[in-house]
Amino acid sequence: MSDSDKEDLFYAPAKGLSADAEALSVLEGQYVLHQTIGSGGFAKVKLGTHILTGERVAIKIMDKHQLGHDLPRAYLEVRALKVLCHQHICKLYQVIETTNKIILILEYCPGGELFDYIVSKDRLDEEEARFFFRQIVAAVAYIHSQGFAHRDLKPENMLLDEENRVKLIDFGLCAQPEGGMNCPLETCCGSPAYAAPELIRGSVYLGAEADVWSLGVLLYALLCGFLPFDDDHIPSLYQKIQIGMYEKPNWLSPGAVALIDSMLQTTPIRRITVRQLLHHPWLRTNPSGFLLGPIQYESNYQLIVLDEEVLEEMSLVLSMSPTAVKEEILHWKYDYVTALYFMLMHRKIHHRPLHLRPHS
Ligand SMILES: O=C(Nc1ccc2c(c1)CNCC2)c1ccc(F)cc1
Repeated sequence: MSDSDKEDLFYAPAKGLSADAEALSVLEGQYVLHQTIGSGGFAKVKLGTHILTGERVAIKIMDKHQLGHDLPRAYLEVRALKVLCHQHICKLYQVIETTNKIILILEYCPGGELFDYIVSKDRLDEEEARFFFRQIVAAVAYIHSQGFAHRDLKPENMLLDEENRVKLIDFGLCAQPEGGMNCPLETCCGSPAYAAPELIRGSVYLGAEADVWSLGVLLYALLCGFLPFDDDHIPSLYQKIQIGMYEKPNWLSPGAVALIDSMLQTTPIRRITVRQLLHHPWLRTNPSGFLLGPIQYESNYQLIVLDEEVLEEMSLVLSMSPTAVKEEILHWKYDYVTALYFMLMHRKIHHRPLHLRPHS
């Protein structure tokens, strides 16, 4: 890692340098940092390698001072990612916090953004769009079942792993209403082109219903390669969203149009729900026209019963008894022990060998 990167990563005013130097040492002791693979509003994402396992990771670095009044979003994302463990949600492995930085060690998604994939193919055919959209609906149904609404669903926030599986990221705008998912929200947030009419109107709205609208915009973008509502002039864009009229290109099948129409209903109560999406015929049709099963949205992760093979490997590497390792893991501190467990699980899920060199 170049000095400028080091500088960039941990430049801090005179005070607090030691705290950031400490973060650097924790990071550098466990991870090798490589090039920047993404930079959002208030975060920089670097490719990293976990030294112990050789696994690649995404290292999301947020500067607390640059975050300013957005700092709560970072804590909200951490809280959400600790609860949301799902095969279609980018996995949080470890959290490192210092005086000036919040650093998240996340699952690396080598396929990059779904957005770039659509652009590279101009638009997707129905079969491929269905392949991705079924996974996205599963992820959103799971998030809602855990009491969260994402509120910023768009192809830029959907990454692809090495098997082209979708991984949802960026829970900085998600909401977990105190009173549950039937409790109205007020904050207007997310990206304008994907925002539901009730959200941009400033009315109180239900997070789940607003997420379904965004899914409708997303499916349209997958199948068409452009947005249903678009305008460089934001007030005109909002007008178009409120009216809810959009082009229906001739390549869209009647089934796809019907599904998109059911999601892009400007009146929230007339909009299809995520539960109904799980059973929707267009999403259950396979290439030869047979009916697939309803979309399974439950998580494949087991957080109570730990994987014995991974436990075994960790007790060797950490020179601890399997019982002591199990005890340590079940605290889910999102420290290097949590990271090691999830990274070895990731290896196992992708059928790669677990063995590691003895702990040096
Ligand atoms: O893996 C990530 N991004 C990523 C990975 C690979 C590539 C890109 C981004 C973009 N260029 C193509 C290759 C990633 C993972 C988690 C996250 F919060 C943010 C980004």
